[in-house]
Amino acid sequence: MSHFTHHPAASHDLVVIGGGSGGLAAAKAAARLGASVVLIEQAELGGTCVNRGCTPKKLMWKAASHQQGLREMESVSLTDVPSFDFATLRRRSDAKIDKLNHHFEEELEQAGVRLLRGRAEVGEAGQIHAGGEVFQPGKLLLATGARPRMLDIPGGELAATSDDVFGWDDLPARLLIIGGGYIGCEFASIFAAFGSEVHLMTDGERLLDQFHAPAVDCVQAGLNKQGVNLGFGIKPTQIDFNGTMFKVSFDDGSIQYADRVIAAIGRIPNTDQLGPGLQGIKCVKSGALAIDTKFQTSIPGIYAIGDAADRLPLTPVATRDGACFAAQHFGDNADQIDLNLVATSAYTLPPISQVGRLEADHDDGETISNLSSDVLDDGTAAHSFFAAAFSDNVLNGVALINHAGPDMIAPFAALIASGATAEDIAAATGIHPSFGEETVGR
Ligand SMILES: Cc1cc2nc3c(=O)[nH]c(=O)nc-3n(C[C@H](O)[C@H](O)[C@H](O)COP(=O)(O)OP(=O)(O)OC[C@H]3O[C@@H](n4cnc5c(N)ncnc54)[C@H](O)[C@@H]3O)c2cc1C
Ligand SMILES: NC(=O)c1ccc[n+]([C@@H]2O[C@H](COP(=O)([O-])OP(=O)(O)OC[C@H]3O[C@@H](n4cnc5c(N)ncnc54)[C@H](O)[C@@H]3O)[C@@H](O)[C@H]2O)c1
Repeated sequence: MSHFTHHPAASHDLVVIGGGSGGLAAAKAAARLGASVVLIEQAELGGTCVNRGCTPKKLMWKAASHQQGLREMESVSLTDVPSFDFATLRRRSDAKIDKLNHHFEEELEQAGVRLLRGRAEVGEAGQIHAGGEVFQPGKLLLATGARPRMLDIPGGELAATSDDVFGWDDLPARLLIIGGGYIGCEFASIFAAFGSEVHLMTDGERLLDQFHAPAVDCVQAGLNKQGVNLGFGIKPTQIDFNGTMFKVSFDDGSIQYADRVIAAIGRIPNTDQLGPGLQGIKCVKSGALAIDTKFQTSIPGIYAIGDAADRLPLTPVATRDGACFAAQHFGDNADQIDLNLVATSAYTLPPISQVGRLEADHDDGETISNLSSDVLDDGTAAHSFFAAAFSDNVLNGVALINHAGPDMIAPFAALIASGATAEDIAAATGIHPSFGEETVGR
C-alpha cells in the first residue's frame, strides 16, 4: 500500500529533482528546447556549489590568498598589513550568494521552467510527490547532489562539516581537520593563511590522492611552510567536547585538542532517501547511481546527473551533463563530455591543477617534470611546479602548481584533445618573466 495520498497527477515532459548546478542546467536547457519542465528544490537554488561549496570557498580562498600575500610582502616592503575581519567576509559572501539565488530563480522563469519548492519523493508507480502535488513525468531526472559523510565514531556528530564552516562567524584559534582530500587541504591552507593554528590528520599515506604524486609533494611542502601540522595513517576513534575544547582520540593512541574540528572525509550521494519508487535501482560502491551514455539509470525513464550519478563530482561536469542530457532527450542529441579532459584544481595556496593522465600508458611514456626556480630560491618550499606526461610523444596529462593554475589548466585539455606532440609544445614561446614560459619551449 502506497504511503502517499492520491491526487490527480499532472503530466510534464520532464521533472527534475534538485536545483543545484546540474538540475538548473538541465531544466533550463530542456525548457528552451520546448519541453514542459518542473524543477523541485527543497532548499536554496544553486545547490552545494553556490551555497556551501565552490562560491563561498573561492571567496574565502581569495581573501586568504591576499592575507598570505600581504604577510609575505611585510618581510620585503610593506609596513602596515591591513587588519582582516572574518565576520565581514562571511557577510559579503552571504550577500553574493543571496544575489545568485535570485538570479537563478529569474533564469528559470525566463526559460519557462516551473519551480516548486519542497522535498520530492518518488512513489512506487514512478509518480513524483512534492509540496502536496503529484506529477507523472515523461522523464524523471535525479540531480539531488551529495552530502558530507559524517564520522561513524562515538561523538562523530560533534565534528563540523564543510556545510557548517560557511556559517562560522569567527576564526578558530586551533583547528583540527580530519581528511586529506580536496576539502581538508583547501580549508587547511585557507585557515592557516587567516592565522589559525591548523592540524590535518588523514588515514591515507598522502594528501590529494587524485593528483600527480610529485605535485602533491609540493602542496605538502607548501602546507608545511604555512605551519600546518600534518598526520598520516591515522583515524579518529572518539570525539569529546567539554563545552570549550574538543578532545579527539586517534587509533594510534594519540590525542589532539582543538577549539573546532572539521570532518572532511568524503561525500555521500543523495540517492538513498528518495522514496519507494527507486527501490532496487543500481548504485556503484560510492552510492552514486550507475548510468548509461544517455544518463539513464537501471530504471527506464529515470535519469541521473551530477554528484548523484557515477561521474566526476565537480560542478562543470554536473552543468555540462545537464545541458547534454537536455540535448540528448529534447534536442538534436549530443555526446557526453570526456571525463579525461576535465580539468580540476584544489584551492590550496598555491593551488594544484591537473588534467588528463600523468602516468605513462606505454613503455615509452615519458613525464617531464620541472620545479620552478621559486622553489630553489627559498630552499624550503615549492611555489611552482609543472609536469607534462607524454605517451608515444603525444601529450597525455599536465599537472601544475601556480597561483594562476586554475586559469591556465583548461587549454592543456584542448592540447590533449587535439593530440599535441612534445614538438608542438616545444615550438611555443612563453612570456618572460612568467610561470607560463616554464610550461612551453624547452
Ligand atoms: C566545500 C566544497 C567545495 C567545492 N568546491 C568545488 C570547486 O571549487 N569546483 C568544483 O568544480 N566543484 C566543487 N565542489 C563540488 C560541487 O559543489 C559539486 O560537484 C556540485 O555542486 C554538484 O552539483 P549537483 O547539481 O550534482 O548537486 P548539488 O549542487 O548538491 O544540488 C543538489 C540539489 O538537490 C536538492 N535536493 C536533494 N534531494 C532533494 C529532494 N528529495 N527534493 C528536492 N530537492 C532535493 C538539494 O537541496 C540541492 O540543492 C565543492 C564541494 C564542496 C562541498
Ligand atoms: N576544488 C574542487 O574542485 C573541490 C573542492 C572541494 C570538494 N570537491 C569535491 O568534493 C568531493 C569530496 O571532497 P572531500 O575532501 O570530502 O573528499 P575526498 O574524497 O577528496 O577526501 C577525503 C579524505 O578523507 C580521508 N578519510 C576518509 N575517512 C577518514 C577517516 N575515518 N579518518 C581520517 N581520514 C579519512 C581520505 O583518505 C581522504 O584523504 C571531492 O571528491 C571533490 O570531487 C571539489
